[in-house]
Amino acid sequence: SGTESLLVNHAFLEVGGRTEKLLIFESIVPLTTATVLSCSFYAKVSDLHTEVYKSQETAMANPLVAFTLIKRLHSEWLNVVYSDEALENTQALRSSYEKEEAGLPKLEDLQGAAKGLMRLQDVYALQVASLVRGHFRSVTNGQATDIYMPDVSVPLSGDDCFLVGKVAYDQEDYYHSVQWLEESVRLFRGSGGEWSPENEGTLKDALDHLAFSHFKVGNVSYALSLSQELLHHDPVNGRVLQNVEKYEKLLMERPHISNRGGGLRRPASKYLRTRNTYERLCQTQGSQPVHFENPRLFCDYFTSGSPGLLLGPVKREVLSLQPYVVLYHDFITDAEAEDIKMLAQPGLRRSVVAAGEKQATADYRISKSAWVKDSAHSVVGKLDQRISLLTGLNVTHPYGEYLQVVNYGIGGHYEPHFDHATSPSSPVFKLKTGNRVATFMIYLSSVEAGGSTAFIYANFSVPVVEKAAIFWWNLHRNGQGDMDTLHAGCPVLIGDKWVANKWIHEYGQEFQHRCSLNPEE
Ligand SMILES: O=C(O)CCC(=O)C(=O)O
Ligand SMILES: [Fe+2]
Repeated sequence: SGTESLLVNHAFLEVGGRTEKLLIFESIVPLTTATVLSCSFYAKVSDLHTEVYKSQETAMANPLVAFTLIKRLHSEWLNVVYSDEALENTQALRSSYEKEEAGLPKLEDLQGAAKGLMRLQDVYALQVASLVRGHFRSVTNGQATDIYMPDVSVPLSGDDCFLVGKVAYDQEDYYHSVQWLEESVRLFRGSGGEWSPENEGTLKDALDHLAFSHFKVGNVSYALSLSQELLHHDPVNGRVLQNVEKYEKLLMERPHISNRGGGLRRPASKYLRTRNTYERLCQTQGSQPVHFENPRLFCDYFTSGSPGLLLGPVKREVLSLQPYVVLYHDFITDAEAEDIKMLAQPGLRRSVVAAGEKQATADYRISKSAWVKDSAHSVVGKLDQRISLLTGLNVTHPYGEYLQVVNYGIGGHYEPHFDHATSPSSPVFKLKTGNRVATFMIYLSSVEAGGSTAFIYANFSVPVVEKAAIFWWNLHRNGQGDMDTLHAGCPVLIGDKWVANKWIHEYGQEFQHRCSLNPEE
């Protein structure tokens, strides 16, 4: 027993000696996964030892404790660090990763997903505290409602919230960073500040970013208390020490500054003028009273007087008169919709919008899309014929564009826009068949929540109706754009939304759609 306690004491001295080194090492932290892994393992080992050390008398009296401690120090640690398996595992892990790497999400995707979550938070007025617990609870005028009940709630971790908060923080969007980092700090605190190698951030990082975010939104006293908490974990951090000094001075000089502004403000956007209407229309998912109030809106079985539709009339629902918007139910069959999605799949790319004479990606349109030509499959031509039958318009290329198939993932959206060109240099005119006189859009899928099509100035939205198609005129009969057609695809909250656009141009319709000089028509 004499040898045993000697060994143990010796070990304590050693560990005690290295603990200090560890502190220094930790403050210049993670460079590679390897250093990170060994570093965290070392922290774990030394923590265990300090615990035993503190209760040395009782612990050492227990032979089992003494034995396991010696074992841990003599062989377990060694095994973790030097075993063949450790090496093999790391190598296997690494080579599998390298094989998959090209197909894995990129940083842009991760940041995009974080922005998508914040978009859903905003548009559907979701409470961040509920969202991170896996609930989709919206709060409007102090009233909380579950807008969707998932089968299983998937809560987010402190590190998940840290990442979202950090994306906001890097964009200097402190409205969102405060809310997400608040949750991150809460969760990190709850897990005892324990850090694992797969994590991006730590409690310290979250406190650091949250403190600064609070300072930026004018909450100096909270910034101060968070910085003090951070110093507790990282007492020699010069930058934080300086900040604390700065916050204290600010509060002393101007005590009223402690919580300036009173409440967070959402960052302004280019679409501020229409934002409120847009979000209200998205939230109400097509349940506006417009249908019940206007007796001129009706449903019927529509044949357009054409023999082709006489035997199988289409269920038509007139949604709006100005602008004229109609919905055709059961326009496409399940099988046809599947075919169209399959044809589009290989060509799907991040969607673009008109940017001057060119086309470019933009945050206000997040989806993937592909052009599908009639020659790709007979089903495409069949749809063209059906569109032609219903609208009476010539949709063959170049009087109609190829079919544009669009896929929206979670948070995917298309903010308020016009389908017709609003500038003479628009790429829409490249076909040399004039502007887009009408839009025919087919809903190829259903959506579990969100994803409505909202008509902003006309003040109504249409929920996704699987297999239905929606039609509207974009231009007045005099060729001018109809401003009332400003519309949007609301963010998808739950589900996978697919639509197909057929844009029909002015030329080629001369005998089907008469002109008029009346700007009202
Ligand atoms: O997805 C929607 O509901 C609308 C799509 C749209 O407006 C477009 O693709 O131009
Ligand atoms: Fe559109």
